[in-house]
Amino acid sequence: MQKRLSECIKGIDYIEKIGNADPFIEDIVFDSRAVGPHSVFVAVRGTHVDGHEFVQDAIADGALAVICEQLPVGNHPNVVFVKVTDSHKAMAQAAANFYDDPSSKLKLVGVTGTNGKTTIATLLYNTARLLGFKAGLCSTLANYINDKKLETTHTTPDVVTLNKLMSEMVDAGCDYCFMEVSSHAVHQGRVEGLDFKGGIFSNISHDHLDYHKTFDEYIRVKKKFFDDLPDDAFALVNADDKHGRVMHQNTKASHKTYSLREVASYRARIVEGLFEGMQLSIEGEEFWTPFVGRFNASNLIAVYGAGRELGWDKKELLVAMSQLKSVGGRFETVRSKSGVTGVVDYAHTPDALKNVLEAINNIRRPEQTLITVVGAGGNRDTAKRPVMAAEAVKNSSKVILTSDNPRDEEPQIIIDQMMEGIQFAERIKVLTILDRREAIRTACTLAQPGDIVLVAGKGHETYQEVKGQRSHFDDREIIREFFDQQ
Ligand SMILES: CC(=O)N[C@H]1[C@@H](OP(=O)(O)OP(=O)(O)OC[C@H]2O[C@@H](n3ccc(=O)[nH]c3=O)[C@H](O)[C@@H]2O)O[C@H](CO)[C@@H](O)[C@@H]1O[C@H](C)C(=O)N[C@@H](C)C(=O)N[C@H](CCC(=O)O)C(=O)O
Ligand SMILES: Nc1ncnc2c1ncn2[C@@H]1O[C@H](COP(=O)(O)OP(=O)(O)OP(=O)(O)O)[C@@H](O)[C@H]1O
Ligand SMILES: N[C@H](CCC[C@H](N)C(=O)O)C(=O)O
Ligand SMILES: [Mg+2]
Repeated sequence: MQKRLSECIKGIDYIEKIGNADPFIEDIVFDSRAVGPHSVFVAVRGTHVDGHEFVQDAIADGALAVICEQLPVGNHPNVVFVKVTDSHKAMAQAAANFYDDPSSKLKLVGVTGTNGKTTIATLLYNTARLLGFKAGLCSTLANYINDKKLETTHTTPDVVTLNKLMSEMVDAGCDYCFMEVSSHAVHQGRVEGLDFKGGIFSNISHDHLDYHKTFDEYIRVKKKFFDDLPDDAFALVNADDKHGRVMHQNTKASHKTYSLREVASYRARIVEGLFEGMQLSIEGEEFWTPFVGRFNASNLIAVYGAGRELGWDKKELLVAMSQLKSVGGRFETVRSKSGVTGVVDYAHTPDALKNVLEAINNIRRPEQTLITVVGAGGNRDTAKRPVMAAEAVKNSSKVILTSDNPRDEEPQIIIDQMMEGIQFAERIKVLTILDRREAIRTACTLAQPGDIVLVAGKGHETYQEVKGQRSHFDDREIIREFFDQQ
């Protein structure tokens, strides 16, 4: 793919342009290490370093043009410089230009919130596919272009990758794209300039305060996504979350709500909740679904509301939704031969853990013991650690604290910080086992027929990251292995 530089920078409100050449460009890159002989290099200020420090490297590697906020010293007669006030914004515009503004050719729906993004976005994509539409998905688990799966490293990729992906979706005939919008992505301009037809807000609770510093700032960043929606889009928010309506405050998009509790644009009611699933009532129609827990009823009504906003027929939508199956690593259940139930769930925030534990407690019988195996990630928000441990202890019969991607941190220190959330009198309920495999084995050994073992925090992940090294690790495989031995 090739485009003239002038076409790439069209619409960018630059301060100054130096150089009159109009070369053919083959890619837009923001990492000097990826520059090739036909690249435009965009210098962005990052969280660790300033991309402007690498302009010389980019030029040495052949960059034909540089978009930056600050011009480099020295003379570079063969390079065109475009000086802008906001490189992230300029990069978004250049990426949209380069890929022919693909988001405007798709009905693009973004899902934001602390928990539930992957579930809602994936279920919307699955519903669209069941309804016979061509659709794409950008999620934590993977990206999809119709049925083609592409591996991903981020919940929300960078703006160049996103535009590229969406142009491939357009080429594949997709009508829709559903995507997760993480708070990091909003803050770093990864969704800048995308033409959204709808935004969904699931909830906001404690997470990522290492990055956003304060809860108010975290809310402000989520809200910015809604503030930027156009007036022909819908802003569908969870009225059951106390910060839901804040998202509507300054948006031009149409205000829509969903709820399990109160009057809202879209409402659902759980008729019956069991371990095997629930009977759900939506706008007077009942159906059975294999999803467990109130939070999943909430996710399903979000899917319904978005589907209706996209103009999908009510009956057809409900039929498709009744065929939905659980998303990988989210409340995946396994039964041992002896009758122990294992639940693997991606709950890695205090609120998610509380919700999943409450979901289990609402359906378990008093004689069924609940053993929870949980850790907290290294190099991530430290403040959530004691809170997660406290939630686990409050809502379980027994807790095994263990490691969850300690990354560069000392695993024992993470566990000690979790322990601080547990009162002395409660510590009798707690074991600490650093080795996650050993922790799961112990939980499976302690469990009696009928009991429940919840392994939380890693869900679909297939690795454990210790000191920069990832080795294969899958909670689901391990729990099955020990269950088979019982
Ligand atoms: C903290 C964070 O979010 N960082 C993201 C950010 O990079 P950064 O700002 O840290 O980059 P930096 O290292 O400071 O470098 C600044 C600039 O210099 C450039 N550079 C750097 C070195 C060099 O030699 N040459 C060069 O040009 C870099 O390419 C970059 O453009 O922008 C990059 C491009 O988009 C991201 O890949 C990167 O994600 C890192 C790897 C990451 O782990 N992010 C996580 C926390 C994240 O984004 N997670 C959310 C989900 C969170 C949730 O659960 O909700 C996600 O959306 O995935
Ligand atoms: N609506 C919800 N409210 C609260 N908790 C939820 C909700 N939906 C899912 N969860 C819990 O959060 C976990 C993560 O869910 P999901 O992957 O859908 O969220 P996410 O927002 O995509 O997370 P991430 O930011 O890590 O990508 C689930 O395993 C479940 O325990
Ligand atoms: N998107 C989240 C996922 C956390 C999952 C948990 N298993 C961990 O590794 O901390 C993050 O990157 O903070
Ligand atoms: Mg996700």
